[in-house]
Amino acid sequence: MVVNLSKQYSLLSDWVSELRNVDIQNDRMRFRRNLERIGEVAAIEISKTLAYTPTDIQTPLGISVCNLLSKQPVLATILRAGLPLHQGLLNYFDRADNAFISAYRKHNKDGSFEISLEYVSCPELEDRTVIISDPMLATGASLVKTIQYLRDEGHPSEIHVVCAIACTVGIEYVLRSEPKAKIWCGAIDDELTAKGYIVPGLGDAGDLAFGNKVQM
Ligand SMILES: O=P(O)(O)OC[C@H]1O[C@H](OP(=O)(O)OP(=O)(O)O)[C@H](O)[C@@H]1O
Ligand SMILES: O=c1cc[nH]c(=O)[nH]1
Ligand SMILES: [Mg+2]
Repeated sequence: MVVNLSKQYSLLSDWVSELRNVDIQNDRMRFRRNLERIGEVAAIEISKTLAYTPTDIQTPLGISVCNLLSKQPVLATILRAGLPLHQGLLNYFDRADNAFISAYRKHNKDGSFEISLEYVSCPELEDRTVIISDPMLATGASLVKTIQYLRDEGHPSEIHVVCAIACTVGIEYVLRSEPKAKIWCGAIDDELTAKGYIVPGLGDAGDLAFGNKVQM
């Protein structure tokens, strides 16, 4: 399942346009906050698909039956660009457990790259909803490697993926590997450069959020 959140005509498409816009995207605080806001909207949308338990809540004047989230999800994010999106999800799923994965593009001298997965910090995943955030779903290689790792660690009951911009080929790759994943994205673009950048995309999300890094 793929949900393009910009299709719902909300303020979210303004925020995606600011992420893309070369005249606005270099304001790092605004760039991070826009990713965070997309995470917040995705949290509400995903929360509509989860299970709730009617629970008696004592108020000063009586009992109110409130629907409470039956089980806390696990919020997993891919370092480093995933952090602001993750924070947005965590603002709403504020009792969730969290996982951090360092899946990054390790570049070779010839310009090719492979995904290097080095650091993982992860809670118990058995039978839990896992929500993975990464702003850019380009080739899908980082996400597929991450999902395979999380699947080997435990048996999540369902997997949601949240991204700001997803490329069609990347979506297809993720869904081939994980057909039941639910992908929530701010926008979908059709092109990928030879170096694996999304077109029109927005550039390098990690650099725009946190500054340039030296190639490893
Ligand atoms: O779908 P893929 O082709 O795998 O590409 C997407 C990945 O690339 C970016 O990370 P990057 O390697 O730039 O690391 P960063 O977050 O440190 O910038 C992005 O945040 C994704 O994790
Ligand atoms: O377009 C892309 C692709 C991968 N990572 C990014 O930050 N941008
Ligand atoms: Mg990057």
